[in-house]
Amino acid sequence: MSRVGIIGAGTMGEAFIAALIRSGLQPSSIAIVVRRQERGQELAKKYGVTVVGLAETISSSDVLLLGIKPQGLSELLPAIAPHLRPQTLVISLLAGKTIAAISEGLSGHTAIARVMPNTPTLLGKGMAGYSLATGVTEDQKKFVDQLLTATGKSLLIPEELQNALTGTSGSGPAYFFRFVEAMIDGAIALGLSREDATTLTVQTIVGSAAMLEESGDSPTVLREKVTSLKGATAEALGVFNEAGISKIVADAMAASAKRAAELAQ
Ligand SMILES: NC(=O)C1=CN([C@@H]2O[C@H](COP(=O)(O)OP(=O)(O)OC[C@H]3O[C@@H](n4cnc5c(N)ncnc54)[C@H](O)[C@@H]3O)[C@@H](O)[C@H]2O)C=CC1
Ligand SMILES: O=C(O)[C@@H]1CCC=N1
Repeated sequence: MSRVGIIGAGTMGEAFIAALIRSGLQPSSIAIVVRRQERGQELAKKYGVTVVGLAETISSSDVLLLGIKPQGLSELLPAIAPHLRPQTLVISLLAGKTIAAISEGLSGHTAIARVMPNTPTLLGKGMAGYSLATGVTEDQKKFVDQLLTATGKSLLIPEELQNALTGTSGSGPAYFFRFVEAMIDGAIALGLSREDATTLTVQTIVGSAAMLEESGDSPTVLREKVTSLKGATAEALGVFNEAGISKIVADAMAASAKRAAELAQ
C-alpha cells in the first residue's frame, strides 16, 4: 500500500484527497502538509488524513503530490530535494510547470507525473490530462492511472499539450460557470426572480450536459434539435454568432494556455 504525502491542500489538494480515498487508499496512509493549521484540522476531521511536517512527509512518502500555486514552486523545491527518496513518485498539479523544471529543482529526480486536473474532480467527475517522465515505473503508472480514474476521466498526453489542456479542461469549468452567471442575469432582466432564474438556468445546463453525455448525439445535432426554423432559438443563436462567439471562446482559451506557459517561468 502506497503512502501519499500532499503539499498544499487547497481546492485541488482536497479534491485529490477525496480521489485517493475513492481509489481505495486508507486515509491513514495520507499525510498532508499545510500552511494554516486550521485548514489541516478541517481536512483531518473531514477525511481522516494526518497533518505532518514537511521533511517527515517527504521522506516517508511513496508518492508526493504537489498542490501549491505555481508561483510558490521555486521556493518549495529546494526544501523538498534533500528529503526525497529516488523511488518516490512526484505528482505535480501545477499549471505551466514543466517536468524538466521540476526535475532540475529536485536534483535530477526522474519519477515525475505532470497532471492537469479540474475542479469537478471533487465529485469524481473531473477531466485530467497527464504526462509522465522517463523515470516513472510500471507500478507508478498503474498508481497514476488508478488515481486519475477515481478523479473522473483521464487522458495520457504529450507534455507539449499540457498548456492546451489548461485552456480547455483545466480552466473550462470557470467558462461554464461564467456563462451560467450571464444566463441568470439575462433571466433576471427578463423579469424572473434571482431564485427562479438560478433554478431555471442550473437545471437547463445540468440537463443539457446529461444529454451531451448520454444521448449519443453530437453537440451540433443537439443544438439543431432545439432550433426551430425561423423560431425563437434561431434569433438567440443569431445574436451569439453576430458577436463572434466562436472567436471569443477560442481567444479566451488561448489566453488561458498562454498564461499557463508564462507560469512556467
Ligand atoms: N483550481 C483549479 O481549478 C485547478 C488548479 N490547478 C493547479 O493546482 C494547484 C493548486 O491550485 P488550487 O488548489 O486552486 O489553489 P489553492 O490556493 O486553493 O491551494 C493551494 C494551497 O497550497 C497551500 N500552500 C502554499 N504553499 C505551501 C507550502 N509551502 N506548504 C504547504 N502548503 C502550501 C496554500 O495555503 C493553499 O491551501 C495550482 O498550481 C494550479 O495551477 C490545476 C488545475 C485546475
Ligand atoms: O487558473 C489557473 O491558473 C488554474 C489552472 C487551471 C485552472 N486553474
